[in-house]
Amino acid sequence: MALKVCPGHKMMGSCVFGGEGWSMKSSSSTTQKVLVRRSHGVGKELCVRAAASSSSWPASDAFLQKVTQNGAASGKEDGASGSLTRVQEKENLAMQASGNGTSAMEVSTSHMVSLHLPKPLSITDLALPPRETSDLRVAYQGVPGAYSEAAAAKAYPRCEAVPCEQFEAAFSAVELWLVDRAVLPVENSLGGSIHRNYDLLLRHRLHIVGEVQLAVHHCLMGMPGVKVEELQRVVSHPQALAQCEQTLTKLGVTREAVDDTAGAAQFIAAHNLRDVGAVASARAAEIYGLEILMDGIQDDLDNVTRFLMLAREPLIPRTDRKFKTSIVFTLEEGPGVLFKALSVFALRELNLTKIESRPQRKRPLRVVDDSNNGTAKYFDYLFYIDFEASMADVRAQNALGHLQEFATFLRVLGSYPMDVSPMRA
Ligand SMILES: O=C(O)C(=O)C[C@]1(C(=O)O)C=C[C@@H](O)C=C1
Repeated sequence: MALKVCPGHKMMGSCVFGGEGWSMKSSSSTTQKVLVRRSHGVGKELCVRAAASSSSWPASDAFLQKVTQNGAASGKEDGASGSLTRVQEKENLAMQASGNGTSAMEVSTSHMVSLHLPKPLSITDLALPPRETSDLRVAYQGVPGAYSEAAAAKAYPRCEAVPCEQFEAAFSAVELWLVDRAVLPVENSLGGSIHRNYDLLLRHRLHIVGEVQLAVHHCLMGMPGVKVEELQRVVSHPQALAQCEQTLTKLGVTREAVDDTAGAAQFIAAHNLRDVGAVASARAAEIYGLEILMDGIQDDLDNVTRFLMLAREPLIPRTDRKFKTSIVFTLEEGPGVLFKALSVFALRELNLTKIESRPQRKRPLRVVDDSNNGTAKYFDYLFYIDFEASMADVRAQNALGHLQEFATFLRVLGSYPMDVSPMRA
């Protein structure tokens, strides 16, 4: 199962891990709910609340405490379990400070205090080598076999890829320290931009720390022994369906959108659906035991999806390799304002690699009163721009300084190395 965001709780993640995990239990004698650690087996549940929202939790949720432990005893400092300990330390302090901690006292405060206080750093901790990418936990949307999983492996070859049900869950998993990075698709050469992720980039406070481009090679697959002519329906991610528009139209099948390509393959296999096909990767066919009926069915052989890597901290920008910088800004209404905004890059010979505009969801319309011509209502936009330079480059700094003179809002989403590796699936 994948990470998912629990409805109704801001900044809350509930997830199930394949490895070690936590599960929630209710004590029969009291109303206490506790998180208990389980070390092996399937279906381990983990509920985490961010310290920021602890004061507004429902009373029963305030009982949530981790009482078995301690975190160090599990031997795992990094990754989900170590991070959980940190989140809950904050949580405990916040609860005690806000007076919500009364119920937590029922879970033996003295025991908790000794277990939740951070361990002071020693000289040996400081001598530890820097973390290797093999330690990294990387969230992606979908299930194993999804293209996003392949993008995570391309970005961080020895990482542990963590499946998430929604994009939102991948963002939250990084924010809550359950994982170290998220990898998200932002645009495809056939289907265009994945708007949802542009909106989420703005809503969350994560930083873009890298990009990868992945050649996306789609297969049509079905249950073993099924023939293409027997398919009535084809299910897949909407982007994948759009990328195979021509083939699917020729087949004359009904299309149905699901959350991810590999999830479509998994669904067919789980329900033994013999009249349904999936558009997904060859790896998904292998994982879920489906047969490839058609190979390379995307409309264009050079079908490429660009993914971004997100982290809690920004990268320190450098100038010794090719960098890109992504920004988002808003402008006043008026003739030529976008032209003026773009000129700050042109004047400094900065190459733009992407421009995207998105409506401002919170304030979609701008009302302009002109006494001569009446009242006009304009759509208000956010502009997302990528340009080829590092924020360590003085031209980039000057361009953004210049843009800031007339932009009504400006945020740097990240300055990161460009993907210059050869394309591979
Ligand atoms: O469904 C998947 O396998 C994904 O990784 C998502 C996704 C997307 O959102 O664009 C990624 C790459 C392909 O373009 C098709 C689908």
